[in-house]
Amino acid sequence: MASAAAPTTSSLSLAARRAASVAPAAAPLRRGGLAAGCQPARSLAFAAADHRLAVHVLSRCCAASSARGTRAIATMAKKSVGDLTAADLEGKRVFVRADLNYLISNGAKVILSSHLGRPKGVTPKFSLAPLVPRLSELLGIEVIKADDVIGPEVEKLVSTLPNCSVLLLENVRFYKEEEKNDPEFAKKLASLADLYVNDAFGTAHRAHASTEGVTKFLKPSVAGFLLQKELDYLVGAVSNPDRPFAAIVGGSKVSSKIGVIESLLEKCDILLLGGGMIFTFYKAQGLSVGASLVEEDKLELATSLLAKAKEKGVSLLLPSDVVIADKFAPDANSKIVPASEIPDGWMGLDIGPDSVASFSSTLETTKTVIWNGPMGVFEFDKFAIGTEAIAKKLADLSGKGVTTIIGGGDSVAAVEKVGVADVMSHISTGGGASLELLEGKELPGVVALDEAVAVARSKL
Ligand SMILES: Nc1ncnc2c1ncn2[C@@H]1O[C@H](COP(=O)(O)OP(=O)(O)OP(=O)(O)O)[C@@H](O)[C@H]1O
Ligand SMILES: O=C(O)[C@H](O)COP(=O)(O)O
Repeated sequence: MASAAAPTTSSLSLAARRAASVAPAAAPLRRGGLAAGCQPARSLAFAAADHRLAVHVLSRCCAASSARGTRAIATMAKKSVGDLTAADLEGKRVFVRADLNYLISNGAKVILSSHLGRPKGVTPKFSLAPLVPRLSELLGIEVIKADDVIGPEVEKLVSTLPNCSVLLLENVRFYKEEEKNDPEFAKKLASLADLYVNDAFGTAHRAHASTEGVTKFLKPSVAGFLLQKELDYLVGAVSNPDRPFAAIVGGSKVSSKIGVIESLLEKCDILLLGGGMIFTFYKAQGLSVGASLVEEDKLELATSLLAKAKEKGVSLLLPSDVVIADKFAPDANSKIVPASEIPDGWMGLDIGPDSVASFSSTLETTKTVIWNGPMGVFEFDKFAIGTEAIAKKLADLSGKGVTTIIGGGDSVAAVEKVGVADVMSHISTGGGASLELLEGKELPGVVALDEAVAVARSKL
């Protein structure tokens, strides 16, 4: 075993200062660059000397940590839109909250209210107006568009709506009161309708006026079909899986996945780790990791997670080989080395072929698999091979009856890139929301909905 090399330490704040001049060239990524409003206040130490790698990870870190909270275990049995009969619905004004961020790129379903982006006030480029033609085409009816979210004009449009019609409100985040969950604003939104359907899973981790506030004023408040499916898989199938149950966790940093790993260690039989976080585990085991991403302050945590896996009888596999690069760039020179032989100055950006083979044969033994986080820097083709191979393996297993769940964000992007999204059992439409569910947290947009048990009782 190679001895641990002293890391070349650079701080995130230094990296961020340097990023100002290199960010565009350094980040040809799906959501690259620093997220607006993300201040490089933390100074976690990296082994990575390459500032482009540091910028890349900082941008991921800001995105991942924006929605963290300390909430308890999710509850599941929510009254569903399917519990509502024609008698409940005919002629009723139904306030539907959807998440168009996902729908926009994947072809929309019916929506009355949604947000798009993170506008500060009325911002024309975030208007929902461009959705109307496509939405009308998909629904086979002419969708009516309101230029506002609340107010007399909207009320007038609502009052003249015939049965079986759709009115699309303007971007609900044009009002700052939305994200503040302002009760007066929620009341005004609710006054437009008779009942509420929440189908915005991607926003269910936000306690906003249109996701949580309105439920105080609208009865019933129920889960849409998409939201229900997300809960069925990300909570139901994960809590009560067909075994063996494997979890694959990747992504950039162990710190952003601690909750997910700890929660999954309670439930799974096999845990496969990939992505940038593996180097913190290697280093914790005394291996040299060169210029790879390492969270120095998480070495003890990595050791304790390994111990916890052992204690729980979970078979935890780290990649045996890695693809290393001489810089964080799509055209970097690369080579495949055993995990224990990463030279100084080189950084691991993907799992290697031996790891793909051993992960694949392990996955062959499973009946349920959940995947969260890519195996490497899949945004660069050269380092996407491990991620794509795992995506293909899961597609193959889906065909053999294994339940395959893809937990949102970049893993979904990777599966879509490979073109196998359709064959997976479940592809989550939420990044932050799916992560929080997998961490075992309650989502405020879900908690606020009526309990299914009340329906069952009322039907007796
Ligand atoms: N070896 C590595 N070094 C540095 N970054 C890596 C490495 N492997 C993967 N990444 C990066 O990790 C990022 C994804 O991590 P993240 O934890 O955000 O995944 P996710 O949970 O699927 O996505 P999201 O946060 O959007 O839900 C990708 O941008 C990828 O480039
Ligand atoms: O894109 C998403 O993850 C959802 O639409 C939630 O968006 P938000 O992070 O801006 O609340």
